[in-house]
Order: sequence, then structure tokens, then C-alpha cells
Amino acid sequence: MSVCLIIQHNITTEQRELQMRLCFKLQSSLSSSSLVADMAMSMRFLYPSPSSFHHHRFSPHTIAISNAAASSSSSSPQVAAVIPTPPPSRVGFLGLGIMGTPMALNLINSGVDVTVWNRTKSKCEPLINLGAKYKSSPEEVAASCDVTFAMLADPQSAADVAFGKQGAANGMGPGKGYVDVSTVDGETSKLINGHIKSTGALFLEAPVSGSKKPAEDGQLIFLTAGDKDLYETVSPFLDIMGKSKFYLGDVGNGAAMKLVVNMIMGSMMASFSEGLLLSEKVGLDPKVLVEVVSQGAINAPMYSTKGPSMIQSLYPTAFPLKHQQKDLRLALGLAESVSQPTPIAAAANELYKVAKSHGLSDQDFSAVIESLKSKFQKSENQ
Ligand SMILES: NC(=O)C1=CN([C@@H]2O[C@H](COP(=O)(O)OP(=O)(O)OC[C@H]3O[C@@H](n4cnc5c(N)ncnc54)[C@H](OP(=O)(O)O)[C@@H]3O)[C@@H](O)[C@H]2O)C=CC1
Ligand SMILES: O=CC(=O)O
Repeated sequence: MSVCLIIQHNITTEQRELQMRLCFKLQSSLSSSSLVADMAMSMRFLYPSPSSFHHHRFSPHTIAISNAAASSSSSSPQVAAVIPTPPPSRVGFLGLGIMGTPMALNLINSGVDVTVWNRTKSKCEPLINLGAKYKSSPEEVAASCDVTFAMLADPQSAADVAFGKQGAANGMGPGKGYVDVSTVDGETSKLINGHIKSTGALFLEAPVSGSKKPAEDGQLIFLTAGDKDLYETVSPFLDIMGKSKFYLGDVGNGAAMKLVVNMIMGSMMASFSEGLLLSEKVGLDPKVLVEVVSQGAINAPMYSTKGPSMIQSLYPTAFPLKHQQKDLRLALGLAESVSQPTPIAAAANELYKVAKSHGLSDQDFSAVIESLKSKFQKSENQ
């Protein structure tokens, strides 16, 4: 029997103990048919449950134990053991807005070594006070970190931060990774991918579904595409910030999935707004409408969370209206590129544009209801 044992060196004390235990097992159990099962048990001993990952500074990255006998030219079996590779230890985070701040905070609270940057420096202070490091440009963050996440407003800012002057690409290189979690169009994402890859680094697009509260609760849904190796590497971090993750293949697919989801969401909110106003006008109580909707097949969490404040004309910002309109605009561009008719999304987009023109850009996207109220309709028709 021949044995291949791959030992990783840059690891925690706990993982070092695991290595030693596995070496001992290999020495003492080479003839044992239960070797693979024993090794798997050792892994479980060290990481008893997925939630225990969060209490470790590092999570197990790769656990692969295989009997390579089938591929061996020798008649005797060969055992290959790949010891857990720790995920990258230094994580950068660029963009500390409504979403970036709680996402970075969850990483810090899980013991990850986080370095932050934001265009408006004051937004970095709370995270610095909680232990984050600070660098004064995306380039410096990327240069000092193994992987760098970016959560920017729109295609222009995502591109500027990734490959503009003092952009992250200047600090990237082989062995590093860039994960853009902003919502942008596929073309922008491909452009960023090209700049990052030209440095020898890896790229993953990973826009998120889920708003401010899911970001705070670590319940986001990641829609990823790009380098599969980087996806595997950063999975422990995605698991800290989110509840699920999808790997969708080539760069552009994550962006497209996100735009389709938000196209649906923007239309749903516009339609819900019409329903609330119509119910009120025909003498119904819109609060009862919210209750009825919440019990039926068309229930969506956003109706019951945002409906009551919409009835009071209050729009505390979780998802800025300007970003919803940006997503509809980009989704319409995507539809145009494949000649897919999207008349409902096009109509909804017009409502968000009206709301923006009345100064509601920074309110929550539920403020789109205002554009259906008679005061705005009159001014639009003048
Ligand atoms: N809020 C939500 O519910 C969700 C948002 N998203 C998407 O996530 C992204 C971020 O959203 P959110 O956090 O809500 O947005 P915010 O508007 O709160 O934050 C935007 C971030 O982008 C930065 N930024 C804007 N323009 C530039 C620029 N030209 N150069 C450098 N930095 C810039 C801002 O910096 P500064 O602080 O200096 O202004 C800020 O850090 C968007 O793409 C959005 O569509 C996705 C899912 C949910
Ligand atoms: O992009 C917004 C969201 O809620 O998801």
C-alpha cells in the first residue's frame, strides 16, 4: 500500500492537532479497512456542527478523503488524505453602506481579520472600534488582504472601486481573490472580472438577495458565478453572512439571476402599492388588505413588513428606491439583449422614475406608492 498525506502548514493550533491525530491514525491503521471512516470521525470531532464553524477563527475549507485505488496502476490500494485548508485569514471589505456595514460586522463578530475601506471614511469608524483594520484606498486593502469583498452602489462605483485610480486591481495578484457582492449588470461584472484576472487573481461575482435585516441576521442569499476555486475558498465567509448560496457558472449568470429576482420584486411592490391605494379609495381598510394578503397564496414577507408603514406614508430605508430603479433599468437592458418582452417591469420602472423625480431616491423602495397618489399623478400630467 502507498500513502499520500498532504499536510498544510499555515493553520491553527486546533487544525495542527487534527493533522497529528491523522498522522497517528495513518501509521497505526494502514491495514485497517475502516481508515477512511476513522478519519471522517476525526473531522467531525474537531468541527462537531456547522454552527461551531462560527466559533472558530477559521472554518474547514476542504475536507476530502479518497481511496485512489481505481486510478492507481499498482494493484495495491492507495490512500490520499487532504487535510483541511484554512480559508484566507485576511479579508478586505470595500463599501460600508446599508448592506456592507452589517455584512462586514458579521465577519468581525465571527473572529475574521477584516480590513475596511469606504469612500466616506466616517462610516468605517464603528467597525474600526470593533476591531477592524483600516486602509485608505481599495488598492491598499486588496494589497494587504487575501480576499476582498466589495459592496458598492451601482455599476459605475463598482467599476471605479475595482479598477479605477487606486482601485483594488492595483493591489491584486496571484493567490488573491476579489468578490463583488454589489448588484450590477453582467457587462460590468465581466469588465471587473477581466481587470482582476489580468493580475493573476481570481474573481467571483456574488450579488445578494435579502435586505438590511437579512444582512444584519446573516440570512442573505448569495448568487455567485465565476472562479469555482474562489467560491470554495470564500464559502465559509458566505456562510457567516448568508443562509444559502448558489453557484451559477460563468461570470454574468449571478448578475442576471439577481436582476431577474429584483425585476420581479420591483413589479410586485408597484402592484401592491396600487392595491393598497385602491382598497382605501373604495372604502376598505388597507390594514385588512395586508392581513388578507398575508394569509393567502400571494403572501410575501415584504408585504407584511412594509405594508403597515406604507399605510402611514412612512418609508424607513432598507432598500433605497434609487437602487430598485437601477435594478429595473438594468433588468430591462438584459431583457432587451435577448428580445424578451417585459411590459410589466417597464411600467413599474416608470413609477420608480416618477418617485425619484420627486426626491424619494433615498427613501425605501416602498415609497414608490407615492408616485400613484393624486398629487404626483397631477403634476406628471401637467
Ligand atoms: N439595501 C438593500 O436592501 C440591498 C441592496 N443591494 C445592493 O447592494 C449594493 C449596496 O446597497 P446599499 O448598501 O443598500 O447601498 P448604500 O447606498 O447604502 O451604499 C452604497 C455604498 O457604495 C458606496 N459608493 C457609492 N458611490 C461610490 C463611488 N462613486 N465610489 C466609491 N464608493 C461609492 C457608498 O459610499 P459612501 O458611504 O461614501 O456614500 C456606500 O458605501 C447596491 O448595488 C444594491 O443594489 C442588494 C440587496 C439588498
Ligand atoms: O436587492 C434588494 C433585496 O431586497 O434583495
